[in-house]
Amino acid sequence: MPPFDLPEDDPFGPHNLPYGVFSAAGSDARGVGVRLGDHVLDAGAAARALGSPHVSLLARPTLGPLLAAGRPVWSDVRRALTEWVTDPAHRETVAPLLHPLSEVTLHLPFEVADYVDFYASENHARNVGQIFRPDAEDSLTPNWKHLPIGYHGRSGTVVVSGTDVVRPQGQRKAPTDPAPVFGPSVRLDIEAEVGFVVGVPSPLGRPVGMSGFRDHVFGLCLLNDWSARDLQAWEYVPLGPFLGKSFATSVSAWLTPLDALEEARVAPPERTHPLLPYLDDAQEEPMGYDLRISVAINGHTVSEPPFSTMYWTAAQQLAHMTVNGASLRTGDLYGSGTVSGTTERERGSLLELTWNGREPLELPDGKRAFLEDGDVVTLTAWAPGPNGTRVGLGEVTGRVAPSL
Ligand SMILES: O=C(O)/C=C/C(=O)CC(=O)CC(=O)O
Ligand SMILES: [Ca+2]
Ligand SMILES: [Mg+2]
Repeated sequence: MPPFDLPEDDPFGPHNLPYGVFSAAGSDARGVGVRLGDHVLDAGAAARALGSPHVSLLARPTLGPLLAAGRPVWSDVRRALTEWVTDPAHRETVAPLLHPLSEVTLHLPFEVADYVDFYASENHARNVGQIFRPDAEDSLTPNWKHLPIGYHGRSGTVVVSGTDVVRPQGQRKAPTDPAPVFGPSVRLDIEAEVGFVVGVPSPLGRPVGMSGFRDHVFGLCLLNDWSARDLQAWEYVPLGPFLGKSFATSVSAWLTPLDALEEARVAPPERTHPLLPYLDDAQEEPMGYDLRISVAINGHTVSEPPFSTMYWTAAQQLAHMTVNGASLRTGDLYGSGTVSGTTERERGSLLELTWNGREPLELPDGKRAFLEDGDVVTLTAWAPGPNGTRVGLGEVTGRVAPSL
C-alpha cells in the first residue's frame, strides 16, 4: 500500500517529513501537510483521528502556531509524525489521509514576518564585486570578512513556488546612456539561495547569540531572490538593493525542519580574519550545511551551487541580525545570500554564469544572457541523510510573465 513502503532511497521518506500547507482537490480549506514520498499527509486530520495532543498545532491553516511552539514541541511533533507514518498499527487510520501531491494545491506555508537577505558566499561576493565595481582595489568590500552583510527586503512579495513572476519595470541607466530610461527590465536574473525560517520570537533589546540558532530557527526552504540587474546597478548606490529585488522572492512550499538535517552539518570554510566574540564560531559546533543545489532553466540544469561553501553560517547571521537588540518574530525569513561555488558551473546567478551577459549560456532552446519571458526557473536540492539516504528539499519554481 503506497506510500508506506517507500524505497529507502526516496528523498521524501520518513527520515525527512517536511511541512507545508495544502488544500485537497475541490476544497478551499487549508491545512498543515507533511510530505511522504509523492503524497501529502493531512497532519491535522491524522492528529485528530489518533487523539494526538498536537491537534491544536496541526489542525491549522498555517504553520505559524507550530513554528511558535519551540524546539521541545517541534521534536515531539516530529516523533509523533514518524510513528504515524511508520508504525503498521496506524496504517488503516493514516492511509485515507494521504493525498497524492498531484491532486493538492500547495500554499505559502507561513505568514512571512520580516524578510532579510544576506550576502554570505565569498565566491558570489567576489564575482559581483568584479562585475559591479571593476575599478575597486579588492573585489570584496573592506567589511565583508568582519560581518555578514545583509539588507531588509519586502516580506509582502514573498511568493510560493509555482507563482508566476511578472517582469519588473523601472529605471535603468547604462554608463554610456546620457540619461536614465524607464521600461521592463532587460537583465532579469535569479539568485539560488536557502531561506531560514524563525519560529520562536525574541524580545526587543535582547540579542540572540549563535547558540540560540537551534532554539529559534525551525527549518529551511529553497529561495529564489529574483533580481533585475539593470534596475539594481543604477539604484543601489549608496543604500543597497531596493526595487531591483523587491518585486518577488519565491520560496519552496516545503519547510525542512533542522532536525532532518543533522547528518548534513559540516564545518564552514576556514576563517581568514579574526572575528568579534559574538561571531567567533571557532569553538562552536559546526553550523554549515552540506546542501547540493541545482538550478534549471526550462528543464536544463545550468548550475549546481554547493551550500557548504558559504562563508557565513545561518547561526552567525542570526546573531548578527539581533546583536543590536532587534527582536525576532515568528515567520521571520532570512535568505543565505546567493550560493556560488568556486567553479563556473557552481554559480548561483546568471549575472555570474554569463559574466553580466557577456558570455551567454547555450541552452537547447537558444542563448540566454538573462531571462526571457516564458522562461521557467527551478531550484531543487538535497542533503545527505542518515544511513546514506538523501533528504530532498523540494523545489522552488517560477515562470517569467511579461511586464503588464
Ligand atoms: O555587491 C552588490 O552590490 C550586490 C550584490 C547582490 O546583488 C547580492 C545580493 O542580493 C545578496 C546575495 O544574494 O548574496
Ligand atoms: Ca539575494
Ligand atoms: Mg528578491
